Amino acid sequence: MAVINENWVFVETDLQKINPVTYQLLTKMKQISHDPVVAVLIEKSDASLETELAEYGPDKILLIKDDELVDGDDLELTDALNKLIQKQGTPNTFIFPATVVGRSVAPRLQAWLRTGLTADCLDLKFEGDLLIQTKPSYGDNIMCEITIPNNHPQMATARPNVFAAEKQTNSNLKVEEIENLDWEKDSKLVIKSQLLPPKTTDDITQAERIVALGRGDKTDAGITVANNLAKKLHATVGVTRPLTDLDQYTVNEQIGQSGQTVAPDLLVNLGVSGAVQYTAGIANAKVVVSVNTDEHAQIFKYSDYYFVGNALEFSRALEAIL
Ligand SMILES: Cc1cc2nc3c(=O)[nH]c(=O)nc-3n(C[C@H](O)[C@H](O)[C@H](O)COP(=O)(O)OP(=O)(O)OC[C@H]3O[C@@H](n4cnc5c(N)ncnc54)[C@H](O)[C@@H]3O)c2cc1C
Repeated sequence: MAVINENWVFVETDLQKINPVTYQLLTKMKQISHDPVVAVLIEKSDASLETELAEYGPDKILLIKDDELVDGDDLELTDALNKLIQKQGTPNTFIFPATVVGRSVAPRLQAWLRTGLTADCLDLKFEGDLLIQTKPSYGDNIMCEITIPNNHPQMATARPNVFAAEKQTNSNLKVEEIENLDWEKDSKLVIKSQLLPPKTTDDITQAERIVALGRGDKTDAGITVANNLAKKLHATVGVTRPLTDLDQYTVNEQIGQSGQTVAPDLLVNLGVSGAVQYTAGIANAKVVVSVNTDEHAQIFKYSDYYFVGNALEFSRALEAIL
């Protein structure tokens, strides 16, 4: 099938709200793409999410208004996207968020289309029409550039918060409504209702301020004082992987390659060494303050301000003056 000079972004919606990661992917694709960036939006017939989407500057929105597909399962979504490509042509690239939905739909579609997919990219750029997809490899110790030179679409997933979203206007935006996709129903699975998961913790991916605890602050006193400091700073507590051994922390609070990618205005690192698997998750933090007893700690290279010394003493002193 002929390749069309378009770069597509899948719009993830959760209970009829656009997931912010979509805006991040659109912004990135607009920054790097010389061809039109196309958002693929599935919504209810009475919705108008395209108005919000337009604020992030796509060149085109492929709009599928379908009351059933909007609640479709992963197989149904995959089939519908496959049919969409059969109808419209094969885009040069097709980018998905590395979310639960994106991680399920993108590889299924990739298999149908017999193309390539790079999961969990940390960066994307073009060389001509070739998408250069950067992701950590070999135990996350090196960054690899992966390309899919002979197949289309070139597919990739990228994690939330790896790219920053920026609003932009595009007076040339076209909205094209797609009708009669004729996607196949999945008779094996019936979704009866959908609910957002109850929030058991502050969502660290959306936090504006984070106090992050590393192994250097992993004592009862260190954790208590860090939590008090976080309260005073109106911050969410995050951790490095060693802290997830403790009952109170899970992958939801873990920052880094196998945890969450964060983008706070302020990040305070307490006793964090700055391993590449951790720093992969903090690239978009705006102001980074780090405390470590080792004056050569890697984390200082990623920090705007640093203090060589004891994290517990630093936290106590800072908490006292706030
Ligand atoms: C495939 C893979 C995926 C991974 N994913 C992640 C991930 O998502 N997130 C993650 O965090 N890790 C991840 N890791 C683990 C990662 O490699 C590091 O082991 C981890 O980040 C180290 O955590 P840390 O900085 O808390 O501990 P350490 O590396 O042990 O560092 C502790 C630091 O505290 C300092 N220190 C000691 N005492 C004090 C004190 N009293 N006051 C101040 N400073 C002190 C030390 O100088 C040291 O720099 C992953 C590893 C692999 C192989």
